[in-house]
Amino acid sequence: MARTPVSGRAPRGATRAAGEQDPLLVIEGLTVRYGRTQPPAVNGVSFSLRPGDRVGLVGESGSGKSTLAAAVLRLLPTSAQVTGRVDLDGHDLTDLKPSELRALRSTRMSRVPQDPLGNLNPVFTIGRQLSDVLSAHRSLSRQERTTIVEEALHRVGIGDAAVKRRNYPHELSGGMRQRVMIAMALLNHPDLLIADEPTTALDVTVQAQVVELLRERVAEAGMTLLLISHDIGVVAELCTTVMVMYRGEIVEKGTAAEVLTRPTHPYTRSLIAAARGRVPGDGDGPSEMVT
Ligand SMILES: Nc1ncnc2c1ncn2[C@@H]1O[C@H](COP(=O)(O)OP(=O)(O)OP(=O)(O)O)[C@@H](O)[C@H]1O
Repeated sequence: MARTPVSGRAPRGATRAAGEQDPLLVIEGLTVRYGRTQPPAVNGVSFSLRPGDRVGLVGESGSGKSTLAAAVLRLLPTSAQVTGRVDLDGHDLTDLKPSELRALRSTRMSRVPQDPLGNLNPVFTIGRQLSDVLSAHRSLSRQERTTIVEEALHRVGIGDAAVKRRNYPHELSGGMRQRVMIAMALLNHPDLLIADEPTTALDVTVQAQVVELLRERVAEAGMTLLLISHDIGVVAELCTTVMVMYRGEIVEKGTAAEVLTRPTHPYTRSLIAAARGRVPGDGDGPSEMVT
């Protein structure tokens, strides 16, 4: 894939190559501000994802990755000021009513959060919570829901699902809880999965298992993946395309192989050097960044 210009809007009316699919997600000129006096957390970002794309969004802490994800999912605090467009399959998400948005969540787009414990309800069993996600979108009998929940747990590597579904979140390990979140995110077969630092809170040994699970499930379902991570290794495992975010802007985009082996932006070079555990050399450092 040719390197894409990273700031500004995608060219309109660009000729589409034969057989190329319509984009699933189109983001145009997205800007998010948390306060009038602060610089925008996301600043005029434009990109699109086609069905089946697996894109990793990397960047240092505070670069705006989670804000971008929350803007797509419409999970920003009401105080955030949002301009620009976020279209999912032709629906402008910034314009939807809460009921329309609820209908899209889980069935069209879904998320795997960083912190499963904070996203599960401590007073309900995991089976009940998975079942509730099903019944919010589909009319199923209790038995049908139980069967689907047990299959979903089984598919994310939770054995003995008939017993485990009766567990409360605190009775599971961190890795198990993240498996439950993945099962929940995939339950209604969304087209777009947004995973925001899905392995950051896990032990290193468990991280590899969860990355492998995500890789398998995303490939099996042919889903579009937007993976947010500060971990370039995780992105390289799961994604074909990498976008690099710096101070609210996408400063570099290309295939994972290109960006990781021949980064062009000084910030990307320093990010890769940091991931390799060395101090960036001359020409890599933030002091030379062009923003
Ligand atoms: N709810 C909020 N209210 C005010 N400012 C916020 C809020 N959430 C994020 N910010 C600010 O927006 C900027 C971008 O934050 P964001 O969390 O999107 O970055 P990030 O790249 O995801 O960082 P991290 O990897 O640490 O999660 C930061 O300056 C942050 O302080």
